[in-house]
Amino acid sequence: MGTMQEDEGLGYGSSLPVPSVQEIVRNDAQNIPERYIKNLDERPKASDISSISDDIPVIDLSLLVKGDEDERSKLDAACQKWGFFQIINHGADGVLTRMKAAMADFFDLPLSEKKKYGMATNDVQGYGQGYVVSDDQKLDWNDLLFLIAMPPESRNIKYWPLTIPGFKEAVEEYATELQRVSDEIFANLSLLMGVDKDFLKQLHGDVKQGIRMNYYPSCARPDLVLGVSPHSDASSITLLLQDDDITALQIMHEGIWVPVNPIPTALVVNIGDAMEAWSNGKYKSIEHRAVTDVEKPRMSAAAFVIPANDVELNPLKTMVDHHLQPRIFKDGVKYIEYLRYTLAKKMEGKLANIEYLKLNN
Ligand SMILES: O=C(O)CCC(=O)C(=O)O
Ligand SMILES: [Fe+2]
Repeated sequence: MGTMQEDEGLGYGSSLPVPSVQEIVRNDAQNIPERYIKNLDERPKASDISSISDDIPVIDLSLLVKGDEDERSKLDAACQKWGFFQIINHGADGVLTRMKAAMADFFDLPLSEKKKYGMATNDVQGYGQGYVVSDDQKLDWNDLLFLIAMPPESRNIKYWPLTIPGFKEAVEEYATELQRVSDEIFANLSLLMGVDKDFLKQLHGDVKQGIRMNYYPSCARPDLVLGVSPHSDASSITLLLQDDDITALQIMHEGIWVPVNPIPTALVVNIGDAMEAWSNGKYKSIEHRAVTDVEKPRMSAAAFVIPANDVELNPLKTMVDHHLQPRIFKDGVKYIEYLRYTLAKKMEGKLANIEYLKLNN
């Protein structure tokens, strides 16, 4: 997109303004407004939830850095079978703590302060809610602050709460560390896809990192609402920092929702739609959602690794083989075209989006 003009937005799309859920709960914690009550078939049900959380793969980044081939094979299996894994020994523990504190400081601000960073009508950056495209759409039980954090020249500083001491430094440091972690993952995935170590990193072009900071207030009726509706991420990969004491993220695995139990200091990583297309469907971008807790609010920060606008989502040549891996994804769709397509719709699960990238569509 070239250099960003102030106030011009990102050109990704926009979302309609909605009330702050945190404020709704502060005023009346017992009553759930109609707009947040999901239709019966979308509500989280205990019977849809699996108990195999401990099977979600855990990858040791320090082993990947050393070139450990067993760990690389584990990563390969994780991306194929789960599309989700947790990363430990990433060397960024202190940074994660500071990032959590910065987020907490932001959501603790009075509403009138937070509104100063409100999403403009032509943008997805800022304080508000994402994917709101119509006035009668059901809403998710969260508030968010979305910032483009990398590269530094893409930041739109009007959305950054610079009055909070240390906020900018914490987000900067966090984004820098996450770039190091994601580069290591890309290097390993490149080798697994049969291309040079640097291939995937370079394929992104001028890569961006967008951080979505989520605040999920406690909810008197977690059975009626969702913190985030089922969706897949349009990123290449996403790295998620979540609170340690509540299990709320759930991933769709073999037809059932599997909760992702937090491992203190771990990052949750998932394959996004762009990587699924580049890998010709070998690595899976998995549908996920977040539920709410009756007592505790929860925070998370999802860092989306975003390819440059003009990058095409063609499957890598090494991932297409007439006999063994017939082509599933088409050539020629630019990333920005796909991103605009996904952001213009309400979240309605993964299939609706990624079908756009497949052959015969
Ligand atoms: O908060 C979570 O656990 C999930 C957030 C998420 O999926 C997202 O922001 O894309
Ligand atoms: Fe997500």
